[in-house]
Amino acid sequence: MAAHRLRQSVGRLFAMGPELGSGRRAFSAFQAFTEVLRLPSKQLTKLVFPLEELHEHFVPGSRPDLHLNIFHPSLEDIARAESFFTASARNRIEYLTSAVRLDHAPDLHRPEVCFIGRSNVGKSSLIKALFSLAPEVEVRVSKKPGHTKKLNFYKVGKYFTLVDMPGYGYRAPEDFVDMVETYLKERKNLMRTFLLVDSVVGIQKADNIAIEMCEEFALPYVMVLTKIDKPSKGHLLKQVLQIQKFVDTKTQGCFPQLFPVSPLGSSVHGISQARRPEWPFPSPWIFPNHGSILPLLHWQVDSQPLGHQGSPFNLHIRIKLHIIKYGSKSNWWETKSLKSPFPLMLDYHSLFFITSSRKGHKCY
Ligand SMILES: Nc1nc2c(ncn2[C@@H]2O[C@H](COP(=O)(O)OP(=O)(O)OP(=O)(O)O)[C@@H](O)[C@H]2O)c(=O)[nH]1
Ligand SMILES: [Mg+2]
Repeated sequence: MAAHRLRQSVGRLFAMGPELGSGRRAFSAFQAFTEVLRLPSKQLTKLVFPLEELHEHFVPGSRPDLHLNIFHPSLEDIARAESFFTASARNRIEYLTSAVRLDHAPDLHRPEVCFIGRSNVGKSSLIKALFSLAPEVEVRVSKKPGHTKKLNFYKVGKYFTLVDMPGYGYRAPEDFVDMVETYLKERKNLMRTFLLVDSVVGIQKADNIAIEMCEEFALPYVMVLTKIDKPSKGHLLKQVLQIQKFVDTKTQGCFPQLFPVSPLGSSVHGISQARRPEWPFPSPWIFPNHGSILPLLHWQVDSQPLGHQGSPFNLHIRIKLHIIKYGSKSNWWETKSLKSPFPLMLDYHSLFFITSSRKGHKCY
């Protein structure tokens, strides 16, 4: 079903060329998409809509409470997002600096997103995969837990800064609390936190502490399930359901959709290696759910309204602004985007909010 929709829109995508960016940069994104679109339907759906694949295991209509797939970017959205992660002379993607304390962190004005999670959960691997179209950027990963010791800052064009963090739990650095907790609490330009959870073991004690921290600091965060190539489909489904329930019932600030990823998924290695044999990681969108996480990174820092075709997530942002306006939550979105035309749309979106958001009633 999803694969069919995807193919239908591909013609339009090819026709879009110049709108997605200039010259070779956009073209390389097209080439990459073409490769995915040539896959057999089943594999295509698995890569682009992994949650949809899990959905097939439910009796139709049996779980109306599940918010498995509210964020559903189009191919065009994915291509546009990919272009932000494609390095070129005009779009520099580079390592900036590292810091062991917040007051050593660079004073940057671009919006920032960070990746947190237990040591060894796959934070650096995910970032490395996101940067696979900028292979000159070095992101170190290791089998050994506790490898990343500092806050590592990477510039993604003029759009945002991405921050890799040391892991918590086993072999966490001694100054972890000083470093990470203070960063999460006080970093002014932090716009979104990606909290990575291992899909094999699910939410662990240490994760609970991190979740509590995100909730306490009123951070808008997103839960990402890593290593989904490892568990069996049955086990993965069980974890997704458990974690989804947790997000639905126990969190306020977590985006209601999970993002399962596997930067090392073996099923996709063939494609990426054929395209770029020297590069061991699949391109950012050639791992499962690439279609979600990339636009998510893009939209979360976008201060322009996307018009009536804005994604549900974009609406979510407007909703958060709405929350500020009514003063019922802390200053989550105290950013430039407050000055954007969003407030003009509040009426329409508050309607949307009431009718479609599970958290709507709580905020009014
Ligand atoms: N099978 C599988 N292994 C993965 C995946 N992602 C990461 N790994 C492996 O997990 C190990 C840890 O990966 P890292 O990315 O270094 O983990 P990290 O969260 O950055 O760890 P710290 O820096 O220690 O906090 C490495 O051996 C990776 O190859 C995945 O999707 N599937
Ligand atoms: Mg790391």
